Amino acid sequence: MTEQTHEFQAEVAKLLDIVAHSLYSEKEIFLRELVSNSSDACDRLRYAALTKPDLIKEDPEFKVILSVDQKAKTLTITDNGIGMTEQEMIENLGTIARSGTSRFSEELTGDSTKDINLIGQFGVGFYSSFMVADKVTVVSRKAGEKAATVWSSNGGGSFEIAEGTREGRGTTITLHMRKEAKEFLEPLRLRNIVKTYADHIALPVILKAEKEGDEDEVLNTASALWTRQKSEISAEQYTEFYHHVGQAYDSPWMTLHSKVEGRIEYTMLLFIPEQPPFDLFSPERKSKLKLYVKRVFITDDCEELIPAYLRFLRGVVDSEDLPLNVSREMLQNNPVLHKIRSGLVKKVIGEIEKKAKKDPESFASFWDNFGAVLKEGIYEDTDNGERILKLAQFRSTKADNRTYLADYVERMKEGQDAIYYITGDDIDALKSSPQLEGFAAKGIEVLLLEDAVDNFWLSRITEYEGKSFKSVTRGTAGLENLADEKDPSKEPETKAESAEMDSLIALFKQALEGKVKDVKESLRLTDSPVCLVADDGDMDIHLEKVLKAHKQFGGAESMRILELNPTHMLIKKLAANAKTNGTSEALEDAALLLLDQAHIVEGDPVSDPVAFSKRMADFMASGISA
Ligand SMILES: Nc1ncnc2c1ncn2[C@@H]1O[C@H](COP(=O)(O)OP(=O)(O)OP(=O)(O)O)[C@@H](O)[C@H]1O
Repeated sequence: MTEQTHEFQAEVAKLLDIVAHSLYSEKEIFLRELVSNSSDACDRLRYAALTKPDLIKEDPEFKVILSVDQKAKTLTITDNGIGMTEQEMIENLGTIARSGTSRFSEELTGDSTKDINLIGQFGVGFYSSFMVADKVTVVSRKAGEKAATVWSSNGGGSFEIAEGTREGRGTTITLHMRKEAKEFLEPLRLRNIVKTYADHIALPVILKAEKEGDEDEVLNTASALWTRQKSEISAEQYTEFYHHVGQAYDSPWMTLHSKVEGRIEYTMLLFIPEQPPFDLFSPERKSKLKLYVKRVFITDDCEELIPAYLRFLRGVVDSEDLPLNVSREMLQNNPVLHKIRSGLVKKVIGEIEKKAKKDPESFASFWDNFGAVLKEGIYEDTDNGERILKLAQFRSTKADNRTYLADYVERMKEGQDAIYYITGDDIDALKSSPQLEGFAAKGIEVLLLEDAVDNFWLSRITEYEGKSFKSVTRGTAGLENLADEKDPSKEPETKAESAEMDSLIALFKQALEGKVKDVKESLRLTDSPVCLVADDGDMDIHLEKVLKAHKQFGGAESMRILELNPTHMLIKKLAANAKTNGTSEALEDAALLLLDQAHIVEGDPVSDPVAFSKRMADFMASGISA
């Protein structure tokens, strides 16, 4: 094979440009990234060798070797991990393989300060080499294969691929250091960087002696961090490990390191991030927790290890009881794993509960980030759902900050026997929903539930501490049993006479036949003329919308009830007119217009915008005398 030139994927070219020209601070992280990749490559081969021991027979000790050539001004990082085939090199070192690539690309602004921040969130991985090197050569040979491939690039728009030779499996990365990065050729500097960023790596990182006859030096502790005593691990070491294992760049919000002994033995070192990962809400709901068996990495894609609603956790679980030759398939329905999972969930929820008590402010920021995910557990986890519900904080019409249900219940008014809520996806729209007016008038607090997931848990959980949940947009809402809060400065509203309202309702029903389920006098409106509500047995308005948006709604659309506010000036006039004159085109138009208005307030599109505009214009014209 002769040398071939390949173009970098567009995102990579942009990234490299920023990496090479703007990323001035913290250049040293390039070594963390490369050693981390080497460690991952060794982990992957160790796993593959469980079923194919021949792969590592000739060279069973995994290691990373750093060597410096002062004359050539190169730093070389060599590992005996799994290696890459030619095709894998083209894919892995020419594209950004991670799932957020398209988002990454969309969010690059061209403004270097902003872009550096963004890169901080995504990580630069291998490409960080170009922060310190103006030429990078990678020679790799996949375990079990003879051929080796050379990849090289100067960080411009392209890279070269050629055939190469390599003794044994693994990957060797040679960095031709830029002049201003020559500090990274000094042993002292390298020693410090490895100690800071790679001490927790479970395999030795060795600095090759420069002079013949001198001893090579192991730079790190080289034992898996989670196997060490808590007292021997510093906060910085935990954070570094979190960066490595979680592919994250923030600090952990919570670190949970615990060894479980007894009939089943396992160690977990878990982290809850401070910042939400960018793919938190991607539909796969995948967890990234790493499963190890007796220090051997097995997988980071194990659905059985943690429930999806804890997918924001990062870290490792290392089991003593699973067989080493466990295949990923065997992990399904595995009783040991099942016990680990249930222990882990209880521990994590327990720790979050403690933190919520001890540091409410910090808990509030956690809830901001992950509450919407954790709430999935309320309906998915029959064992722990109730505990999560107790931890849950919601916005409400009364509390400035989010409120616990327990506090809501404490504030409930005399005679109030339900927990009222309204669901939607925009908090401002929720706050101004007409359906809340009657509740405000009676001083009743309503929870404003803004996450799609709220609709789902509410379809399964019907009460909290004996108080049922009640949607303010469905049924009668029970307002008739609750007294108004009297405002002495306000005259009581006059209502349309009931005979007039009866006539108006009868006319509206006729005009809106087939468009609404019913027309009723409203108890819940004080300011708006009309609103839509769902009938008692029907699906809540917002839930139906959410299901439709997720294409999970197959049934016929439920028809809604149109409620009329008998104290509103317009309704009073229409009612008087209906009683005196009976049906008329103007009243029919009013009915249709008011229905459209009610839909608009719900955020629905107007079903026939042309007819709507025409009616609106006619109506306005008739109201204005020349
Ligand atoms: N030393 C290595 N041995 C084998 N494969 C490697 C090595 N270094 C990189 N790779 C491959 O190249 C891919 C891309 O590496 P890169 O560092 O850019 O991203 P990453 O490791 O997937 O993510 P991140 O670095 O952000 O944690 C890796 O996922 C891996 O498949």
